[in-house]
Amino acid sequence: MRTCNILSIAGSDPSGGAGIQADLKTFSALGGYGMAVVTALTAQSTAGVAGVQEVPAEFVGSQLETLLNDARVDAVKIGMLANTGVIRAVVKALDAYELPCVVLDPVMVAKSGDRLLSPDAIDAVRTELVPRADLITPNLPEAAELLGENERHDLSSMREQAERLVELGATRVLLKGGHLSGQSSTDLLVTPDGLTETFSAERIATRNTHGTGCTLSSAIATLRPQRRNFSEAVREAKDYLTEALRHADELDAGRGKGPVHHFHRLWAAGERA
Ligand SMILES: Nc1ncnc2c1ncn2[C@@H]1O[C@H](COP(=O)(O)OP(=O)(O)OP(=O)(O)O)[C@@H](O)[C@H]1O
Ligand SMILES: Cc1ncc(COP(=O)(O)O)c(N)n1
Repeated sequence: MRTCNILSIAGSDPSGGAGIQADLKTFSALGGYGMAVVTALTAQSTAGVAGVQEVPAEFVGSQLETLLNDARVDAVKIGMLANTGVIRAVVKALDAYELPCVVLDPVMVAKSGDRLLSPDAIDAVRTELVPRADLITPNLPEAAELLGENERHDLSSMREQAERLVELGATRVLLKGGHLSGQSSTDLLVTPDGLTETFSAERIATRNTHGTGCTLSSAIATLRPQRRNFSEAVREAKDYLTEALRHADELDAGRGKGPVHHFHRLWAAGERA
């Protein structure tokens, strides 16, 4: 099978834990060829975000146009978009190039609490991006924000919120339960035909969870073209992420919430610990 080209449209995280750096590591680890269009530079470490320099929307558009006039893309992962102008540039490219397999991680706030999306851009995410994605992967606060509702922390309310996100126009929703408590970390996949699938994994006891959402959405984007359906891709992506979390404490990338470990040499060799 030919290697799939996976495009990340996201912000840069110099600490390597989240954003395009995490996305590119994930693409490679899972057998994809990674490409990246940068939407924003962050000054960031495991301790948090010290500053954000947004890339002008026209230049995001220019990066996309230059790349997409040349390269075939098999799947797209969208992460930090910063503002409405950048969202519109991305929407224009999604439509013009009819990009396949769009996985949208609607990044709003970093684990450190710093904002990565301007509050006035949430409406554009909801109305312009969500309906264009094949899968959206909100965490609990992002789902609540998109719906204009309170955050819910139990599985049955999560299911209801995921269903309302489908009513909002999302083709599929993977509502992530990383912010729940308990022994397992459970995500729900809801599709337009009303089917709900539960993906549960052991909750790893670590403070090093920086970039879990970026890693999961990138793994799904990489695996979907290589698998029969989203369900298979999500299952394997979650396994990959759980292994990356299991090995996170082996890294020494800073003193705050550290990154997950893209353990790709062993993973690629099929030698999971
Ligand atoms: N401690 C943990 N152990 C196992 N899985 C976890 C843990 N924390 C999060 N996850 C899983 O990581 C994925 C991302 O979930 P989470 O809800 O943390 O997303 P997120 O908040 O968007 O992540 P990010 O902070 O990177 O944006 C989900 O599959 C979730 O179940
Ligand atoms: C550039 C960029 N994109 C996404 C995240 C979210 O990741 P996290 O919530 O783990 O901080 C981040 N911190 N930085």
